[in-house]
Amino acid sequence: MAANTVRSITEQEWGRLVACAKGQTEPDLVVQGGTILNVYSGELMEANLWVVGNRIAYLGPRVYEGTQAQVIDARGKVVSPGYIEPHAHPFQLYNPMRYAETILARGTTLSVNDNLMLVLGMEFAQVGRFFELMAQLPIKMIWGLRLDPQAHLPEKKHKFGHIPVSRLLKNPYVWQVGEVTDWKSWIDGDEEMRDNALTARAMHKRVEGHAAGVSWDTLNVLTAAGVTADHEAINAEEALRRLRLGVWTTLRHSSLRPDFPQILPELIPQVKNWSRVMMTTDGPTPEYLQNGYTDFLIRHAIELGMDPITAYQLVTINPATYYGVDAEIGGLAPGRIADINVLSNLLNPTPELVIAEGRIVARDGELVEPLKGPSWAEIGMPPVKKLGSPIQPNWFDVYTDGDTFPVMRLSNPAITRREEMPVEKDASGRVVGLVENSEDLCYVSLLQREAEWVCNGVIQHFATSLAGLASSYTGAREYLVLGRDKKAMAAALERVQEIGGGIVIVDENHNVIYELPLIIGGSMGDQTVEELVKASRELLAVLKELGHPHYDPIYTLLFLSSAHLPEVRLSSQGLFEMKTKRVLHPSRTLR
Ligand SMILES: Nc1ncnc2[nH]cnc12
Repeated sequence: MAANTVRSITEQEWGRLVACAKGQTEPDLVVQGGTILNVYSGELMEANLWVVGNRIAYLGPRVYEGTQAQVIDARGKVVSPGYIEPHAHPFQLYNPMRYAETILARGTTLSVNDNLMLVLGMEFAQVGRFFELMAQLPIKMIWGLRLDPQAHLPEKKHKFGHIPVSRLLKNPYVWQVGEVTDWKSWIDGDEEMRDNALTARAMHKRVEGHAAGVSWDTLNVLTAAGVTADHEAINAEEALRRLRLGVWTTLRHSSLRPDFPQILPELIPQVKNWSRVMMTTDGPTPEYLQNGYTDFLIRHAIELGMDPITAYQLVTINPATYYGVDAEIGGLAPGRIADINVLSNLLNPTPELVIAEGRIVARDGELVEPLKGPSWAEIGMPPVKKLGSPIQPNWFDVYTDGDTFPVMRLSNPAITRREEMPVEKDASGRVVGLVENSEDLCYVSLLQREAEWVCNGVIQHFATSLAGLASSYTGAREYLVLGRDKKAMAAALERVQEIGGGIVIVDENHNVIYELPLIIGGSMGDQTVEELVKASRELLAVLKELGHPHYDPIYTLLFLSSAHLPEVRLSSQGLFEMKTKRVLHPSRTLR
């Protein structure tokens, strides 16, 4: 069975490579006079690099004196391997192409990506085709396959079944399964999850965990079940627990969880072996990307006291070794793919020059030419469609049989707590006055894209004076609609459909006060990351005006229907309690 590979090599390429290594033929490109960051030996060494095609042929003192090669004068510079992001979610408003161009310009030459939004939005044959098309880019876009929809959506579970996953696992650009967010179902015997994880393992692929807050004993079970890496440690103790149990430990500093200051100062003096540690940005929202990407992680880790060479190893040779491809990438040595960053000095990891696959792709943070990727029309994630009939404000009504209702209290951008609130109802069982008589409650509904069902709830601490917000950007890939005024909620959703998908906020007169089109399946934008930085800042500013108390509303919109987080979530079945896996309040059929 096929293990992970990066790029295949033909006989002819091999012949050119070996001839150049022997000094018999000319290289295509030379990086001369620089200080090589040798991630294998952990040293800085004066040496030259010769590149033929997309691979390094020679590392050493040999000085190039020919005339044909492109020579990069690296005197006074540090030359490092391209950076590797081992765990990415390339769809936080941006799409995987925009993500790729942004991070490549900052020296990340390989990213291992989540496929969740793609699987939810496409047929599985299209997903494989998309992986093939993305593989044509100079940045290597590699994929992990989810084993569950990360939401309580039984009607979508087949997309994560054994047939699609085992077929996609044969794709050479798929290196792992996971992150396994519904690990409880896996260890409790979900057969498809078990079979998929075992198939991945038999193919020498990795199984990534998502073991947020788990105890030593539960981590034992997950490790026994086959988890090979995890990025959910939020303090030094949790990181050490993973290391001690043989789990590769990916340290995270993301927009939602900027954890390095909590983890690193305590962890650094305690770790004696860094060879099984990696670092991740974990799918940051657009603003984060302004400060860099993996280069920012290296810089921040060094600022917090990590040895600089170790910081680079954590994002180069370590992830390459973890994924079993260290003979191909992760360091500067003969035979390796020529993914090379030229840095002004070791303490400045943002490259002056990025070489990917043996060619210069970026200078001073800008790509030398745009990446030529697939068009979204070709891939087939069309904009959202308008419903055949008008949106009804009463779709957002909340009905109950009981005297209390499980309100979702938003305690930070991602976590909700269950708050049973007493309610009054009219003769039909419709809750009346609960939202209207309270300052900080909003209606919240998850509406199926064809309006076949709706899950109605009430949320606290989202906003105090929001009339209506609608978003086609949700973890469930349905519509999320929030607000205190049901007619305004319907108007916001109407507008989302008019613009082909996105996020819209309207005021009490139904005037649009914020609008962000996301036309790729309604889940991702085709805008540049810079445009999305502006748009996401504006979203936060508009919501703050409306009394939103938190700092990352993009993640809130994404996660309100994601069942991997405490405590209550919206789902196709109804309000779902993560811990007990119980539906607290059922959804309604609309047609
Ligand atoms: N579990 C997750 N799913 C989607 N996007 C994410 N970003 C960070 N964690 C994520």
